[in-house]
Amino acid sequence: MTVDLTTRRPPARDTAVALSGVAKTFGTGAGAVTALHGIDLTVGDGEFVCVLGASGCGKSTLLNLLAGLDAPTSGTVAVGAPRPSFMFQEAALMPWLTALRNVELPLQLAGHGRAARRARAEELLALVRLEGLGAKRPHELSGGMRQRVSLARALAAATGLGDAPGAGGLLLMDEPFAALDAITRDVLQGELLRVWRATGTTVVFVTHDVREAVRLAERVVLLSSRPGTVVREWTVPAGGHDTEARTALHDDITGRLRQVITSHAA
Ligand SMILES: Nc1ncnc2c1ncn2[C@@H]1O[C@H](COP(=O)(O)OP(=O)(O)OP(=O)(O)O)[C@@H](O)[C@H]1O
Repeated sequence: MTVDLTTRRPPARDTAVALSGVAKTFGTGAGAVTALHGIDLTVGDGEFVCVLGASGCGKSTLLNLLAGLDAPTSGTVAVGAPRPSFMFQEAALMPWLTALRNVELPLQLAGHGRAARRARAEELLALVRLEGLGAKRPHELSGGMRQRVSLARALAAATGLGDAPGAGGLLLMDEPFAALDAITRDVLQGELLRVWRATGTTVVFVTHDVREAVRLAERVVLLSSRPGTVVREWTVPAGGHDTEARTALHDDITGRLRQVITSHAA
């Protein structure tokens, strides 16, 4: 991957991600689309941030900039992790590989030896509660199980063998549970929180679901549409599922999101 050093540099210590004055415009002239404008956003090491917004507000564009898959038109993107990893709505597993080999793949591509990568892949499968299922191929697993494999693979990509100092890594998640049924989604949200706490990974999680954002995040960042810009941020009170404070926060964020959508539609 080619990285433009004028727009991408190491962030200050203890900061996993720092965006400053970031804008992204696709195309030129009359057909140009400004997807993001004036984005200032900092994510601390090990923090869990949800980016919330209506369809088309630039959430995926933002993740692509963080992953280094695209460069901003202006502003700076600073990402500390050497290899941020992605998790999408579809598990996108290699159908001909077993679950274990799917998790091993990023470690293999990173040049790790067979024994070490196998041990790490088994450890990560156990972390996502798929111990003993490593020999299954994707079509033999449920949708929820496939997303667990995908999570283990993303952790392998983000953290390598997990033995480097500060190897928590950066996980970029683009609506990873949106295609799952409500019960499986609820279970996997809980699992993600457990895995995040166990690994110290920094997570930037994109969603359009306020309830999901409030359940998962330590901080919620609301983006407006066209161009996407940060409207407001909220710190989520600690203390688990659906406490009074969280319910009030959910209502407040929903109100603001509605305003953003209505003003855009007007
Ligand atoms: N490669 C591209 N070329 C031209 N326009 C693009 C490109 N990628 C995104 N856009 C435009 O930029 C805007 C933001 O798109 P983006 O996919 O980032 O939004 P999103 O919030 O992730 O949407 P959704 O929730 O529907 O996935 C949209 O208007 C989209 O049409």
